[in-house]
Amino acid sequence: MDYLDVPVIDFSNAYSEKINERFKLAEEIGNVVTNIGFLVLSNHGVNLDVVKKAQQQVSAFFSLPTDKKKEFSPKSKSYYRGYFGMETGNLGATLGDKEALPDLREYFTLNRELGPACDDYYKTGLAQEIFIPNIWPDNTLPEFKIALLEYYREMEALAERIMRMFALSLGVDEFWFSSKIDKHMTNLVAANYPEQKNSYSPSQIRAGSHTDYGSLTILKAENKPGLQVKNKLGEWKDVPIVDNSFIVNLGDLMSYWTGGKWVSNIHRVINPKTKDSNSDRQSIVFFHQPNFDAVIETIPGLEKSSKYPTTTAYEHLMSKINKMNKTSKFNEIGE
Ligand SMILES: O=C(O)CCC(=O)C(=O)O
Ligand SMILES: [Fe+2]
Repeated sequence: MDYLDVPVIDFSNAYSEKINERFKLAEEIGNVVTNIGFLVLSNHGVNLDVVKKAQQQVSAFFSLPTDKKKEFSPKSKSYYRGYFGMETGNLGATLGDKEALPDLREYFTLNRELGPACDDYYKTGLAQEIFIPNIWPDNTLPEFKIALLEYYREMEALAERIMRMFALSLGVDEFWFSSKIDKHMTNLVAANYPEQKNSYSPSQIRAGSHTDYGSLTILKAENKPGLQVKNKLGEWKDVPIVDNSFIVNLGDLMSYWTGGKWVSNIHRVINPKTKDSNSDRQSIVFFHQPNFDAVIETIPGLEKSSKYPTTTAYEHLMSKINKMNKTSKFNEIGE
């Protein structure tokens, strides 16, 4: 089937004990991601209470005065945690668009929380740079950390399940990806797109056209419009808004792993059509990333003529993050 719109996929069979039911679902998902790279997941098995609590905390955080939020910004540019203000990022620049303007959004990011008794893997030089402590607004919002970490754990489990479906669809062992994602370095980003009181140039939007960088992205957005994906005819399509669902899309690494067979598709968040006070929009995005040292090369048997160069998950992530953060507002953060 030729998907020109983003379909809703019932994920319940991912939890089936019958391999043929899992296979059938995997095949359907494979077909969708070959065509459009995006799907809306229903019956995903995630505890909706956890989602609601995380959304409430995110909303409370972004309601704080800007000066208060800035207290949770990193002190150094290389410390990728905590709060980043409006227009600090430029997603359009990550695809090399030199004209792209910074994104009309602010965000808060966190990564895995490592306990004190973690294994030696995390004690090497690079791991020490990656797995730095999160920044938490504990005194201001004592429930924030708990709610976001619970949400993070739900997303880890869902991402693992989706990766299993991906493996089945690609004809490799269901757990083929496990050794590549078991020490993942996923950033969770809570984003806020405030109500737009000013008019902006049509080319400055909430999130510029980009592809995601990791293995897959799980997005929980408010039920408000704005997210669009480019289909293979080059048309911008609104991603459907479906209650209690998640939006899932591939990142670049899934495309590299499949030799370009699967698409890490271009998407953006456009500005609201009205300036009413309900036009702000929040989303919580789980950018699933493999282990930092996972070598990303085409899975044997899937090579096409256009082979991607071998990279590592960390190398690709950093090249994208550096492009995204080349903005004057990001530069204001200390050295
Ligand atoms: O907030 C959204 O709906 C999507 C944002 C997005 O695409 C991203 O942060 O990569
Ligand atoms: Fe994205």
